Amino acid sequence: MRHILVEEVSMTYENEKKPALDCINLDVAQGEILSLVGESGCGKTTLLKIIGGFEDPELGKTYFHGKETEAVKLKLIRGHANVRYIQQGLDLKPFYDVAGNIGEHIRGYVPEERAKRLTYLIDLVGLNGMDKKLPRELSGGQQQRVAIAQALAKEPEILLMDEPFSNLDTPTKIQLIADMKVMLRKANITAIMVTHWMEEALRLSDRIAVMRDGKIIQSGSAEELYRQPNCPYVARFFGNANLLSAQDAQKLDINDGQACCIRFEDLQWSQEGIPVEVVSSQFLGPTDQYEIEADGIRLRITTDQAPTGFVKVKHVTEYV
Ligand SMILES: Nc1ncnc2c1ncn2[C@@H]1O[C@H](COP(=O)(O)OP(=O)(O)OP(=O)(O)O)[C@@H](O)[C@H]1O
Repeated sequence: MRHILVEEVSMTYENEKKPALDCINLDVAQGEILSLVGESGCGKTTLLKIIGGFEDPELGKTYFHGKETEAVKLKLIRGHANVRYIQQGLDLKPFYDVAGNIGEHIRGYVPEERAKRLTYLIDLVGLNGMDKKLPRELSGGQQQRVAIAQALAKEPEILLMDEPFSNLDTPTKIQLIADMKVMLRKANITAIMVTHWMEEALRLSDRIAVMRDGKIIQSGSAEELYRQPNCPYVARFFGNANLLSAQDAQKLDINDGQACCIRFEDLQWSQEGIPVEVVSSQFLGPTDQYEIEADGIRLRITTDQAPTGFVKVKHVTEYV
């Protein structure tokens, strides 16, 4: 069932010429986890703020369960009920400890249940033993975990997250994303996350919407976007893309001379094929990554094989 609908939403900030959002259409199903990705300034946060009821669109409407949401300008308090928003920049109370900061968001429980829920949330975000610490005694990543626990404390119907994992080290981030996914599923929470990090989007979300210049230019499952990007901008977001112009493709005799993308793992060392020179190499654990040059064109290849001086293209990703 459709939970959130964004219909033809446009918005230009005061004194700005260019719209921050330009006719956005988006729907998110009940319990779906959607990631918004795109280069800095493309409008991700603005869209999240409009969905969360912190900004009004200039044009267009938003709906929850088919009901139009109330305009921000008509409300005393910004933000829609049942929507929690984890913002960039944290909003922790400096004189409350971790337990206090999280606990004040747990409402509607009898004291015993409340204490249990507090312990559960502290445990969930990996802050055991830190419940008596004040925000200034925590690292940036630990503060971020408090903010996540606060947002989950109220069991929201919709969770909006703006770069929620940005201050965390990779192992903590991966663990928290896995826990978060289980929790969102269990509570059937509909979630939208803004992120710059594609791996975060891949790990957490069911669907990814790619934004550029205030528009959603493609949305789909991670696999759809990976296998069938509609342009180089989308292909590039996964990081491992050799983007070939039509001129490059003609030079290397690839894809009938049409512009395309070749994923790093879709190039293979071979005994014959395109002659290349290795420019540099990096150890990546299970594979190595080589920067190579073929007829003046720089490419990258990730492989566990040793270089041979020639590469073969295993698969070409065409733009749909
Ligand atoms: N309060 C504001 N007043 C004027 N312009 C704004 C304001 N907030 C954002 N903008 C502009 O609107 C556009 C979209 O901004 P937004 O913050 O939504 O982008 P974003 O994709 O979330 O960026 P980032 O990834 O850097 O956080 C940008 O050009 C930005 O400069």
